[in-house]
Amino acid sequence: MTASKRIALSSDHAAIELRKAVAAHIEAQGWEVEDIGPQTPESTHYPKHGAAAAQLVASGDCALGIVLCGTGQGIMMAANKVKGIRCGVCSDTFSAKMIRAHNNANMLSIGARVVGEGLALEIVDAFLGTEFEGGRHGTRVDMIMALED
Ligand SMILES: O=C[C@H](O)[C@H](O)[C@H](O)COP(=O)(O)O
Repeated sequence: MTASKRIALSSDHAAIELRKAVAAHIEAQGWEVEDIGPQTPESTHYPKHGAAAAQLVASGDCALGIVLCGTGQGIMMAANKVKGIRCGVCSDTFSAKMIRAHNNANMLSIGARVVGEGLALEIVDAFLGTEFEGGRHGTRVDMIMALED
C-alpha cells in the first residue's frame, strides 16, 4: 500500500484502549495503520511514542499520524519537535477540520482523558476527511516551516 493510505498511530499508557478503537475505526475505512504501540498497560513515557510516530510521518513512510495520551498535549509537544511535523490537539470536530484545511496538519493528537470514544472517532473522521485549502494558508504554513531553519 502507498504511504498515502498509511497512518502512524501511537499512544502512551493513558490511551491504549482509545488507540485500539481508533485503529479499528480507520482500518475499517481502508487505511493501513502502523500501530507502534505500546501494547501493554505499564506506565510509559509519551515523548518517545510521540517522536516515533512523528518520525514515520516525517520520513514519508506514513502520510499522516495520530497520537494519543491523557490530555493529548504532551505527546503533541513531542511530535512537534520532529522536523516536518505539524501536530495539533483536538477535542472538537471543528478544530480537527481546521488543522487540516488551514494548517495542513500532518498529525492529530487526542486526549483520552478529555474526550470519550464516540467524540474521538468523530474527530478522527473530521481530520481524515478534510483537505488542505492552500492559497493564503499555504503562505502561512510555509512561514511556520521556515521557523525550523
Ligand atoms: O501530556 C501528558 C499526558 O496527558 C500523559 O498521558 C499523562 O501525563 C500521564 O500521566 P500519568 O503518568 O499520571 O498516567
